[in-house]
Amino acid sequence: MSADENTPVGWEQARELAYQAGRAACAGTEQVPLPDGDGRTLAEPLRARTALPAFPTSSIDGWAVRGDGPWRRVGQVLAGGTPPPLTGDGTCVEIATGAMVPEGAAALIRVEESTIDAEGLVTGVPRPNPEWRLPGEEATLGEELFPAGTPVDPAVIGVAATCGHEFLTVRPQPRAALLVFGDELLTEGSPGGGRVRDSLGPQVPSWLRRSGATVTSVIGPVKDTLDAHLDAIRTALETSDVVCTTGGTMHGPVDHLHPSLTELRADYVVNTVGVRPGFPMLLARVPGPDGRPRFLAGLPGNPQSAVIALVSLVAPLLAGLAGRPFRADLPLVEAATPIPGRGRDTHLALAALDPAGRVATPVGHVGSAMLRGLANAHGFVVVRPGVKVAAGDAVPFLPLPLLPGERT
Ligand SMILES: Nc1nc2c(c(=O)[nH]1)N[C@H]1C(S)=C(S)[C@@H](COP(=O)(O)OP(=O)(O)OC[C@H]3O[C@@H](n4cnc5c(N)ncnc54)[C@H](O)[C@@H]3O)O[C@H]1N2
Ligand code: MOO
Repeated sequence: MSADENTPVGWEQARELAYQAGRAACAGTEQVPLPDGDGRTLAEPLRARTALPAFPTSSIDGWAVRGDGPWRRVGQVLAGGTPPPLTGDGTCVEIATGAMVPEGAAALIRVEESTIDAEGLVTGVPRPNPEWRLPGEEATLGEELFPAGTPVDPAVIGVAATCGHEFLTVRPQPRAALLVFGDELLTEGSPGGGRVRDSLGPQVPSWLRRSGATVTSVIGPVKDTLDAHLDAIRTALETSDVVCTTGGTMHGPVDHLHPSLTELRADYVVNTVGVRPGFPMLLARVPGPDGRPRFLAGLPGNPQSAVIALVSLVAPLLAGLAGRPFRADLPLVEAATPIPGRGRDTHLALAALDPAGRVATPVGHVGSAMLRGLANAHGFVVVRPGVKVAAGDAVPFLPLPLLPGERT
């Protein structure tokens, strides 16, 4: 699909287009050992290799008894063994938590709720609820436990181990590169004399990783010439699925991004978005050598706008490339104060949430060239076109990909 640069795409539609473009390019599977699966995405459903539990399992330390008591002790069953059947009424075996309950046992009695008389006979009353776990209580053999597309987290890894897997079949992790454009950028020292510090090179890779990418290279500042841009983009495309660029999205005298895309025979998935800040953001598809498309995400140069482009276009694209589901609907929170709209554009207003995560208060320092507001916010209140938010209104909230413990 081509996008006409004079008609910005609506913000919600842009997110959806980015996701669908990624989904269509999602391909391949990998087998990884369980501990390496964290953060990856299941490429096929995870099924139970056994019933869970796989055998009747004692939940207590005590006695497995058969028939009426008192019971004569005929053996001991520890976790890890396969016990012989309990064949005689009036007999019992000592049993440990986690041990397989012998066939023929009718009940289990807790050790602290039993007595042993002088002749070694065991008495006690079993609890009314059986104290063992039956095969299949947690899962049946072959049952689908998680569908394809499930993000793998430590608990998913634990479930896979418990039902017999050594490996997970996952999607390849999307590879992203970052190219920073702008001859005015300094990579060290204090800004001044017309030059500013590059604040995107150091932060964008971390946002990319938090959005599910592995970062292959970070290069910049790339010289402000068409040839340098083309060289850098071509090189980055060799080792990545998504090349993110910063700056040069407009049509200023040294903005070479659009001419580079023309040279690369790219087609726009999205070319400018009706959102403020961040309007000139773009996403383009570039034909890959193997027939599978690669992507270029043009993040605007204004630093807050670049991060907005990342959460608006790059995050859904990466979700699609990883084969994950995408939730277009956002959680609703309550606006603490009025928030202005931006006319026909969507306004993404940086806001901090209360500790319960229910009420959003706009933060200060939110100019598109600023980052201080971003560093104090949990995410963005989404003010749809034509909407004016009043205090107390329910508003959609787009969270930043922060880790637990950040912004407490
Ligand atoms: N005639 C118009 N000019 C501009 C418009 C417009 O509609 N008409 N839109 C403005 C908006 S909105 C944005 S956003 C910027 C986007 O411009 P570019 O993507 O082409 O970015 P640059 O011109 O290269 O840089 C813009 C600004 O950001 C600073 N910058 C760039 N990279 C970095 C970095 N890595 N770290 C820190 N700061 C960076 C750069 O120095 C400029 O100040 O265009 C507006 N112009
Ligand atoms: O769209 Mo610009 O990103 O408003 O600063």
